[in-house]
Amino acid sequence: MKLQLALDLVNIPEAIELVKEVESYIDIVEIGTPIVINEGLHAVKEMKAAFPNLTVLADLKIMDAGGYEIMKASEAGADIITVLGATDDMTIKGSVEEAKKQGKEILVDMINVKNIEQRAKEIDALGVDYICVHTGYDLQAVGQNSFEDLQTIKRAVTNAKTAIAGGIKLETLPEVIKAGPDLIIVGGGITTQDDKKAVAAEMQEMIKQG
Ligand SMILES: O=C(CO)[C@H](O)[C@H](O)COP(=O)(O)O
Repeated sequence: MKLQLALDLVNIPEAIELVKEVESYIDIVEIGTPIVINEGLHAVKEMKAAFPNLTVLADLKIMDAGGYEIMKASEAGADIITVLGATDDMTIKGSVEEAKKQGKEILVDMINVKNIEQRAKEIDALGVDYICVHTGYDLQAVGQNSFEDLQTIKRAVTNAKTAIAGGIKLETLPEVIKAGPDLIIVGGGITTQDDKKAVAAEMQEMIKQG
């Protein structure tokens, strides 16, 4: 089980400062969609330059032109790039093909997919690296989470690694760990805390203990 830190509501210098604090406790750093929208792929490039040994995920949430977008994110230094599960198979196939060519990985974000079980099986057959259940900010705000969906993809997926994102905090981490995803993605659960380092360290320890 790995821990990914999601950075969303910060600019590039703030993102780099934040990672300096928690670098030893995380496996992957995510340049979130809002940062990519605000700053472009340049943010991925700067993060990779600052932390060459850290795996960098670019949360592009690709919906079309998969091959091209994957190529551009790869050029910027991303190791893992996200594609939306709600898109068509052609986009996912194009993304997987380009990622393999570039030696990169694809994480499919299942945000807003209605039939999670069936779509997860279809996507699993396309050779993606991760399938991730995700409750975005707008649905977190009305009390939703993806804990049940995680159980569903754990049953449905046989090839890809599984991941979960969306509002995970120290208090809810034990329930997530119990379900055994390969990757746990935490944003605000770390970034909004006063002592980010202590929280990230505690999360890493809980994950290690399984
Ligand atoms: O992709 C995202 C929003 O679309 C976030 O990066 C993801 O939800 C993790 O952040 P948080 O733990 O704060 O929900």
